Amino acid sequence: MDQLIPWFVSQGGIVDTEHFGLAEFPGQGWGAVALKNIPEGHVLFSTPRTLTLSTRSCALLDLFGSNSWATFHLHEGWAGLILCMMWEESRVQDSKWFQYLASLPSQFETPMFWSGEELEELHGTSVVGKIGKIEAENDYYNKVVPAVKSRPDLFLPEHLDRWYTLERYHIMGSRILSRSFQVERWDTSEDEGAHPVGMDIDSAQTSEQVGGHRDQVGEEDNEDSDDEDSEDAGDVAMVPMADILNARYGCNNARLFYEQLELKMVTTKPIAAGDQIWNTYGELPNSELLRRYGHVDVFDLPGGGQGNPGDVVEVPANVFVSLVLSVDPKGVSAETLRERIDLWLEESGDDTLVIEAEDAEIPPALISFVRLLLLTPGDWEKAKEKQKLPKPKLTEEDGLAVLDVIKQGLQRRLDEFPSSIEADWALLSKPDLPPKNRNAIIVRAGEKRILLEMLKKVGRLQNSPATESKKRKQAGQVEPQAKKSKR
Ligand SMILES: C[S@@+](CC[C@H](N)C(=O)[O-])C[C@H]1O[C@@H](n2cnc3c(N)ncnc32)[C@H](O)[C@@H]1O
Repeated sequence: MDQLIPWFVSQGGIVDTEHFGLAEFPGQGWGAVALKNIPEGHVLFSTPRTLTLSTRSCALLDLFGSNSWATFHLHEGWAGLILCMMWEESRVQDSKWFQYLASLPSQFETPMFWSGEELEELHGTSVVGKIGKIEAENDYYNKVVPAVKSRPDLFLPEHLDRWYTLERYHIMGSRILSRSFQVERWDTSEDEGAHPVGMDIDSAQTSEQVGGHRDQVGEEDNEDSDDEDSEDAGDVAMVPMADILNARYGCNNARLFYEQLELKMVTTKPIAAGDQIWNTYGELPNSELLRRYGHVDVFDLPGGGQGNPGDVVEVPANVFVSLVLSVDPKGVSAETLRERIDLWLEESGDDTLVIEAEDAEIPPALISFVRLLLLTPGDWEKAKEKQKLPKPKLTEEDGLAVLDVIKQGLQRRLDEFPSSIEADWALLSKPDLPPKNRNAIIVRAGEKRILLEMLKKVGRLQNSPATESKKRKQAGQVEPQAKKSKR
């Protein structure tokens, strides 16, 4: 790591070494530290665009030829950038990025590298379906290996077992997943001179983390192929020095600003000498932090207990669909449900309902979706004609039924976890838990907590005086009259 700043400066990078330093932080690896008090708006370092490593800046694409590049599908997802990184690494000192690549980690705590037994601890969480190991391996065998074999002049046969192995492929993929940024081409049409387009790291790393930084959707994220298709793989870039910053929920005090020729890390708050300089990875839930970065954030929460305020739980829309089918097989046919789901996907585009830790109410999308599933045939015909989803409102007519389906759906989702939240808390109180195990338990307990909280909210609504009165009306009971006071 000693070599990183000298190498960076030798390649045209600028670092304010009076204020900005590198340090090791227990449990976080390397990070950035303020060497002196730093005011807000201070430029800590600037990385020339030419020093970012992407399929645009690496010479390999030109040498390989862009037509052949596309023939091997290297222009889609991360396979192309991974191949560039492998190739640059194989060039050792001849590569402009040699010192940089040597400074990057080769071991990761992410579930991609966990054993089957370790992964079992994540059962029920949304992490499991998103690891993308098989998709990554398919890309390696179907894109990278044939491309490498087609050009022995570029990928020397004696290098294959060292620099182009599946293991190196996963390492490069994980480096991209945990460190890359979304660096779009500079749009000269909007360039009015001195105004940079400021983008967070969170907006940087692709769409999930939106805009510029982390949320990569590529080899390792192949579950989201729509996003991958709509992205320009050339925008994904490794940004030396910017990727040394750690992140913690709510702590960010610096941010990357994009300019025509360089990317600048600028403080967004005053930072005291000795404090860590934090970027943001987009205030992600622990499930995503673990999947991409291999760590979790845990805080004391305002309502009691511990967790990450950015946590979410994902409930596949199918949970509610199968529930409606099983509860009322005669009322709604599978065929009309399919039509309703098509309308939902067209209008909202989401096959997963997301509940956030901080949701005080039932998420509007969840109400609208369940109402759609429960529409009477007549109301469904009208909705279909207008191509309109039901309003996210619990009404006199369908409120009770909607609450009931939501409650059962959330309970089904909760039942996917093999153990209770109380069992998780008991495990977490043990001091000697292995870190991966602890992180998995924190993720699953966070998801269970959100489901339990939402179930309580639904229960309260079902038992509210207004709902009780509706239940009586629906059961045909006479509403008790308010007594008139006698004088
Ligand atoms: C962008 S890199 C930051 C530099 C990294 N710490 C290093 O030593 O190279 C992201 C990685 O830093 C670590 N990291 C970042 N923020 C962290 C945090 N709040 N807690 C623990 N580890 C963290 C994780 O290993 C993550 O994958």
